[in-house]
Amino acid sequence: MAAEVYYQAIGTLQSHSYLDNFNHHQKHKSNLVRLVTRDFISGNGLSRRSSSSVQRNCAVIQSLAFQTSVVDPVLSPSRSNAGDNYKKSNEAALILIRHGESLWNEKNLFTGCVDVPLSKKGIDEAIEAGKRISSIPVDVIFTSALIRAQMTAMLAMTQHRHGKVPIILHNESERARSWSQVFSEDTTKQSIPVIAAWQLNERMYGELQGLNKQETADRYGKEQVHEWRRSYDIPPPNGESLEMCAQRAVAYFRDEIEPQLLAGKNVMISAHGNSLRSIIMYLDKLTSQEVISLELSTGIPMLYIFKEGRFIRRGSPIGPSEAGVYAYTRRLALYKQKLDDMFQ
Ligand SMILES: O=C(O)[C@H](O)COP(=O)(O)O
Repeated sequence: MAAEVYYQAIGTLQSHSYLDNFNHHQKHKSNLVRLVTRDFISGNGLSRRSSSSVQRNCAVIQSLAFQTSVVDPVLSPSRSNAGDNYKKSNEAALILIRHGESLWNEKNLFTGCVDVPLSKKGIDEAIEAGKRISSIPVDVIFTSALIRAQMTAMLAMTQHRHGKVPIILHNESERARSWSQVFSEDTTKQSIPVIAAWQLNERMYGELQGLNKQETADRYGKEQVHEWRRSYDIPPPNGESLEMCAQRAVAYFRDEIEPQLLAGKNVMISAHGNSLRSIIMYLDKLTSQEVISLELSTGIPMLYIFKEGRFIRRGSPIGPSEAGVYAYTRRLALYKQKLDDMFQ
């Protein structure tokens, strides 16, 4: 299947994303996205089954779109002119950010899945990170289910120049979904959906959670603790190895995040040292040996460009106006220019 046909099919499916809040439609749509993606990857062209399925389902989605007067915040990407031009290229920005320092990072404790907030320094780091990415487009945000990643995403977004409001989607029950709906299309356009997923959580650190890292090294030996912390397939006692963490985090990335990028949406992921290490391992095709030395600092955003099915590592935007970051693609430069013009 030609890339163009693929992008068109995915784009059509994704453009009705406000129906995602209705469980059955979302499931339907995810299945279609998977079907079309499989055809694309196999290189055999859009199969008859996918093609008629896409057409039939687009018609159904279209008619539902007209029937409903309710506007949901999981919306199609921002509809500003700058955003529209940017997205037509089928190029998308992917920002990865490890949360700012937490109160347990400050105390040097193993944290894992314990839900601990940011420290004062972590709050400053998140705000600083937001300044660094304030001119890079963001249409949808994924965070883990843990407060330190959510605080980081929210604080970073307070600095974004587009001035949109990040809104956490509540899909935990039908009532939560229905009670958190937004009924104004204009307001919705001014918001960014934030999707929280447990699959992006920090690795479960097992019996090390709550222990001091230095004291643990003194007790079990530096090498043993380094193996627990950095090896690919050796889990800490009763916890997850990086490999186990990758099984859920990378699967989520492929199933839920990649389709958004393929549809041209710019994505930010706010997550954790190890869930992000596993995703970077996938993006950069690192071996299990290479990933051992991959260290992520708290609160430093990393930028990738997704183009024609490839992830191109752009590095980390160093300052709020670092020229090199925007020079990398014409589209990013264009987006920044539009913001500059708007806020002159
Ligand atoms: O969970 C933790 O303790 C940290 O967030 C990550 O810890 P690590 O650097 O030991 O993997």
